[in-house]
Amino acid sequence: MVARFMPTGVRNAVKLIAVLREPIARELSLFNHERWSGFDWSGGSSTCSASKLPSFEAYAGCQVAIYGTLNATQNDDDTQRKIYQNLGFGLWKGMYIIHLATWRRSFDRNRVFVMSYDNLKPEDKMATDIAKFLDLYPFNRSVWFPVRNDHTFAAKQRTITCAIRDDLQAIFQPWNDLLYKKLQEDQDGRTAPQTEPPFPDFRLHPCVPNGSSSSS
Ligand SMILES: Nc1ncnc2c1ncn2[C@@H]1O[C@H](COP(=O)(O)OS(=O)(=O)O)[C@@H](OP(=O)(O)O)[C@H]1O
Repeated sequence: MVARFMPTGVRNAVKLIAVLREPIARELSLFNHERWSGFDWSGGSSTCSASKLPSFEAYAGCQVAIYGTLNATQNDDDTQRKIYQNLGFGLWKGMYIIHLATWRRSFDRNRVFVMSYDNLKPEDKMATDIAKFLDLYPFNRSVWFPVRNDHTFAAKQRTITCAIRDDLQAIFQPWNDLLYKKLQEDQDGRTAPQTEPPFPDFRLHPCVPNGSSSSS
């Protein structure tokens, strides 16, 4: 969609950075943002409402239950449509292999730098790799990636139970595996940007014993 509105010259010159966050952490962040704003802008199933349900466990549990009815065992167009139609941005947004494929249809892979959110820190070597990708090297580390949009508020949920973590992990793992495989193929085939390092596996999202998740 973005690409459609770009003149060809711009589209061929643009450089993009995709920062992929471990999908459960992303889902928790989305949940908190929706609670903070009081608006369920992720769409999809109106029954899984972040602003109305009492906890992340209730919100994500609702999505897990719907996902279980979809028989989403393959990564094909029908499956992707089914997930989006039933869950909106919930869960679906964390299935990064789907979105990467969409971006690839519009942009050369060597113009899309794919990195892990865990490597956002300015002291990380990744910052140098990105600066080189953007032809901005050397750069000033003090202005690199300021924290934005963290919305610290009293009801922000920080921890999740191991039960919901495990349910979500079971859903995301096959999608993560497809992502790792594709990104490795890009490295092997040298289609990724020259300075893009191998993508690390996501760290398993931490959890607390059931019944003890908490807000800040
Ligand atoms: N520089 C930097 N480093 C690490 N983390 C950062 C950084 N900037 C923003 N953040 C965290 O990103 C979350 C907000 O993401 P978005 O800006 O995409 O929010 S939004 O969904 O578009 O509203 C939000 O995460 P949560 O606090 O977990 O919700 C921010 O804290």
